[in-house]
Amino acid sequence: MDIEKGAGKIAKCLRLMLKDKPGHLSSVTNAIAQNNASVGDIHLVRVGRTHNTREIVVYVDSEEQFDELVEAISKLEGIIVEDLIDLVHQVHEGGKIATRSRVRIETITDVRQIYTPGVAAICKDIQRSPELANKYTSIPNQVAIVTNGTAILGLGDIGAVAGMPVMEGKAVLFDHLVGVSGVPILIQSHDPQVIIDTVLNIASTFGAIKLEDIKAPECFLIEEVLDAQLDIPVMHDDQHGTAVVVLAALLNATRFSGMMLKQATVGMIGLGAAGMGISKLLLSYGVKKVIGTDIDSNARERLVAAGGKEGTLEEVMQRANIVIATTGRPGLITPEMVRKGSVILALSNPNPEIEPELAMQVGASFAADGKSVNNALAFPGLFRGALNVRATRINNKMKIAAAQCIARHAEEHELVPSLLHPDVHKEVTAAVERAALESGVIKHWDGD
Ligand SMILES: NC(=O)C1=CN([C@@H]2O[C@H](COP(=O)(O)OP(=O)(O)OC[C@H]3O[C@@H](n4cnc5c(N)ncnc54)[C@H](O)[C@@H]3O)[C@@H](O)[C@H]2O)C=CC1
Ligand SMILES: CC(=O)C(=O)O
Ligand SMILES: [Mg+2]
Repeated sequence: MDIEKGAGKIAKCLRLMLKDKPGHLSSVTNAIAQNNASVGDIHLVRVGRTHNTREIVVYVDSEEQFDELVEAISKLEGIIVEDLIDLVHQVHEGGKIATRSRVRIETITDVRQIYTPGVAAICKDIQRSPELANKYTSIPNQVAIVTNGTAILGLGDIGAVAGMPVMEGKAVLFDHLVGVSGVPILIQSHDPQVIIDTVLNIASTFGAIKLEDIKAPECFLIEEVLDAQLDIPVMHDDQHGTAVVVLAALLNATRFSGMMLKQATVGMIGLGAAGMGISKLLLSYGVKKVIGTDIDSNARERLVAAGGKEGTLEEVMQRANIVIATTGRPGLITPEMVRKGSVILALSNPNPEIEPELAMQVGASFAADGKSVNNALAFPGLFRGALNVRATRINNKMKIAAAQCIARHAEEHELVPSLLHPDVHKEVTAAVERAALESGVIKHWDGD
């Protein structure tokens, strides 16, 4: 089901008993339309003598709107609301991922091959030639998804365990979109050195390390040290995955509005992990004017050190042609602040600094939020491509190649393609592989 395209953002499900007579289902869909909600999937779950039971998914903007809709439907003649199903909690029951075997076991001979005694021959091969781990184990297809829970989406420091559903979500996307096994690693520490040491000690299990939802400024040091010490790719998704998808969105936004990205004034609101990752990639792409604000003076200094300028929130909103917000503060951008014709990417999740519809109503030329301009468009292909060619790192050339590829897959007047675009992740993978090969960050590549 396509939540992005639904009128509302929240998917809800009602189980209804409807009299088996013409007109009852349409009275329900009418009530949904009258309450400004929209209809998703409809499943017939039970056929009775006088009544049928159907589960109907509806998209709403708020819990209040859903309550009003349920009340309206309960008053309809011939309809009984049997249950309200919470789809989000339902899909999380039991967790979203599991380790599954890639081999079948049918006989005891199979057991003796995959396990002892057969397996010992493989162990000894790898002991003699460690390189063979890439052929005979799952290591080169496994990516650690490492968090300490300090910046889970825009929810703040809620702890690593509370962040696990996000890490599992990233693992599901890895598997579904590019066949990578993502393994969540929860680290119970705020100390960068503990995180560095923990990752260094477990890194040999993985083909790459994806840091996730670790707050600034600790995330910068952690990534820098791990990148220097490990010969596998280490990438903090909130910095670089986000930067790639933002660059893709801006390549399209500026093309549609006849602006030159490199000449535009880009305003950054929030200079944490995401804000700094975006600023650095835009500066290295050639954007000349990046002006940024943050409530933390150290963060503003970081931008200046990287080649940007600092300003107040008001200055950023008045001067920038393009505004990118990554503060975790819903509603921070008020309608009065929006400059006519500007591009607004309000990227905080789960709720943006300004709703895109509102920004457009008050004069933005393009606006998007963090669920459509989302690093999930970038990280699968970045890691898949890097793993495929055994790149030792993910460099700017690979990131820019990924961004250009994502931008090309958007439909006319779309900033970025759908996350479920049938080709985008395959094509990003190929673009990243080419860029890695061209920039020589390959440990060993035998060409097949
Ligand atoms: N759409 C996407 O793909 C992504 C979205 N994000 C979103 O960006 C937000 C920030 O994430 P991170 O950068 O990882 O967190 P972070 O904690 O590293 O950075 C947040 C920054 O915002 C600043 N900030 C907070 N309130 C502010 C205000 N009122 N005005 C100016 N600056 C303010 C903080 O001082 C901090 O520097 C989150 O809501 C997250 O969901 C992050 C990564 C990807
Ligand atoms: C998308 C993402 O990584 C975040 O909001 O933190
Ligand atoms: Mg994140």
